[in-house]
Amino acid sequence: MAHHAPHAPILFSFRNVDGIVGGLASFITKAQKESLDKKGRFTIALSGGSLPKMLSGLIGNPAVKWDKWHVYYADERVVPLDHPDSNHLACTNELFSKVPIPVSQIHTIDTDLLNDIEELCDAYEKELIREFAQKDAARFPVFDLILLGMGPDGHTVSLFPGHELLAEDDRWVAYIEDSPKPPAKRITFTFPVINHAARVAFVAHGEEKQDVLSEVLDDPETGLPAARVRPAHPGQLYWFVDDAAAAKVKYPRTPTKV
Ligand SMILES: O=C(O)[C@H](O)[C@@H](O)[C@H](O)[C@H](O)COP(=O)(O)O
Repeated sequence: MAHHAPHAPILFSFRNVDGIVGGLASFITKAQKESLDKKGRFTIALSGGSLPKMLSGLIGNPAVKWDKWHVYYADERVVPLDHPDSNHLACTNELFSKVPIPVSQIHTIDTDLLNDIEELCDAYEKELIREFAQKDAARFPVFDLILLGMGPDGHTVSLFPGHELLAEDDRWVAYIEDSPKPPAKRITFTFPVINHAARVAFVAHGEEKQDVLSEVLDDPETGLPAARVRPAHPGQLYWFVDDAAAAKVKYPRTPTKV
């Protein structure tokens, strides 16, 4: 299926985290504009870790049409929304409390279902089906943008090295009860969802990502979860990293504007 071959990833490396924040803000703004011009809404999926903090360059930016944003979580911990482990809490603290996204357009897990992870996972999948299924008869949803982080072990969302969920090719949202990193219970987008997005952007910084970043970009065939993120044509994968994380990477950088 050569015509479905993914585009090569685009690697942007910035001098420091401020550079990432600025570059990411212009990238997201442009992605949003393209989506709004095409269909009047912008569907974005966020994750946890340090990612929510990296979105600060969007705050107060008049180009961002917050009322057109429809926000989902690429992964979420199965905890109350005000729990310190909640990705929603992190996103609220760093972004949603500072910008006017209508609450009804921020799609959280249903915390009435915290005691039944299977139901909670199904319910979240249904939220995605409501957003996407009627509009295009696509087998998998096409997010305008999915933003991801990567752990030092090469995991992304809650897809961990060697875990059976790496092979999930049917569900849109899956649950995991044995995450090697606490908390153990999470829900996560599956690879088919990630790899059908129009754009996927990883954000990674710091020295502790040097080895894993070079493995993912220079030796993707080792199959780390982050290396399995390869959006199908016409989707495109981007990496926003700092020079510290990229220090061992041989893969070519795309020049960034200064
Ligand atoms: O428990 C987890 O699974 C982590 O929170 C993880 O998802 C995180 O996003 C990455 O480890 C990258 O995190 P940083 O961007 O903060 O390094």
